[in-house]
Order: sequence, then structure tokens, then C-alpha cells
Amino acid sequence: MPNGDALIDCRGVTVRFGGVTAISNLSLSIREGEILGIAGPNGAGKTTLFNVISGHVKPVAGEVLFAGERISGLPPHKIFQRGVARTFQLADVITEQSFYANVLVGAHFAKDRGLRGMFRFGAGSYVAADTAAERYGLGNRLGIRGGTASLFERKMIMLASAMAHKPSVLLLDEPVGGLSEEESDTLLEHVQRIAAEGTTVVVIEHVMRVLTSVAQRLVILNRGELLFDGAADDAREDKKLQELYFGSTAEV
Ligand SMILES: Nc1ncnc2c1ncn2[C@@H]1O[C@H](COP(=O)(O)OP(=O)(O)OP(=O)(O)O)[C@@H](O)[C@H]1O
Repeated sequence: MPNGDALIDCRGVTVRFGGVTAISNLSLSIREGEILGIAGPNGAGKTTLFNVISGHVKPVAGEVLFAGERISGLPPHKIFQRGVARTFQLADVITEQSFYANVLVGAHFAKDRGLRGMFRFGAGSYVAADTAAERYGLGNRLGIRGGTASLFERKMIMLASAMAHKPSVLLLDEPVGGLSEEESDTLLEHVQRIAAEGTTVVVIEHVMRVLTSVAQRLVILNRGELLFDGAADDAREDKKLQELYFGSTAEV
């Protein structure tokens, strides 16, 4: 359960791409232990927000704090090593390497091993990769080449490698997009378990009924600004949202 402390604090974050303002002076706290859902129409700035938190995009103004320390400005691998892991909207794997090697890479680079340790997989990485591969249902396909993985398998490989060293925060960018109902349910069960075991989870998802089935709190972005921040149950009652979001293109 959330204990209410802000684990990630975005303060006045602005991101621009040329003339496009993707995020505009956004302040948002992600509380320790919660599952936070993020929704919003196409181009609202959801993925950009993840990119700022994970260090893939630098804000032109504002800052991001993790556990009270500024992480904006750090490179992505340093932020990952601090305990902020993520998955990507496009489920990508190393196609020429096995399922196992893909997970092992995540397990290895989740820790800062210094210059010498960086080039050698140690026992700790293997143990973490073994455990994560088993946990995320990859145990009987470890030797298979990544390039042959189905969409669901690619998503599970990404999840296993993000989770191998039990990060404090997991950012999931449209984790169930393209999956069958059964595959979505399996993935969402993993998400619930990850949260129950103490990792703070942030999920971007378009389909509101998927989002409200896992998230206690919802943030809705529109044109880079915060449109709603509150209990998932209250989102449907919000008049502004009904007009701008539920009434238009969003699948409910
Ligand atoms: N690397 C980039 N270069 C230029 N413009 C970008 C870049 N990344 C995002 N944008 C623009 O920033 C805005 C926000 O994009 P973002 O991908 O964050 O939205 P989103 O809410 O995740 O959308 P979707 O639901 O379609 O994934 C959009 O106008 C997008 O075109």
C-alpha cells in the first residue's frame, strides 16, 4: 500500500521539441507503493513524461527528483541503476541473442559494476536473470533467439529484464497494447504482484477499463498539461474529462 511519500517528484517540467511543447510546466508526485495510471489522448505527452523521468529526454525547465535527489540530467543507465526501470511502447529485444541473454543484459546493467565489472557477467547477474526469467514465464524458452519471440514474449522479456534487480519504480508504457485478452490478463496479474511486492508502478494506457482495473490513482494529461489527478473512481464523474476525453476517441 502507498505510504504517501513522494518517491518521484516532477517539478515544473517543460519539454520542447522545436516548436512543439510536449510537456508544459508539469508538476506531479508519484507516491511510494502506489500504482499510478497515466492516460490522455495521442500526443498528450505521456511517453515524453516517462522519457524525462528515465533520462532519455532532458527538460528545458524544471527538474525530477527521485527519493529526494535530483535525477534529471543523469544519463538513462545511471537512473536505471538508482532503481527506476521502464519498458517501452514498442517491445524491442536483441534479436540475435537468446531470451536468456536478453534478460541477463537487464540484470547486469541494473547495477553499477564499475569499468572493469561492466565487461564481465558475474554470478549475481546470472542468479538475478535466472530468477526473473523463471518468474516471468520464460523458463522453458530460454535458448530461443529473441528475433523469433511473439509480441507477448517480447513484452515479458522486457519486463523480466527491467525487474531482474527489483527496482523501486517500474514505468510501463502501454504494456498490454496489441495483446489478446488472455495475455493482457496474465501481464496485468504480474503488474499487480510486482506492486504487491513493493515496487511503485506507473502505467500508461489508453484503454480506461484496463487502467482503472489496476490503478488506484489516475493522472490524465492533455497537450502536455495536467487535466486530472485523483482517484480512478472519480475520473468518470469529472465533467471536464467527460467532454474532453471519455466522450471522444478514448476507448472505455
Ligand atoms: N523525439 C521527438 N521529436 C519531436 N517531437 C516529439 C518527439 N517525441 C514526442 N514528440 C512530440 O511531443 C508530443 C507529445 O508526444 P508523446 O509521444 O509524449 O505523446 P503521448 O501522449 O505518449 O502519445 P501517444 O498516446 O500517441 O503515444 C507530440 O506532439 C509528439 O509529436
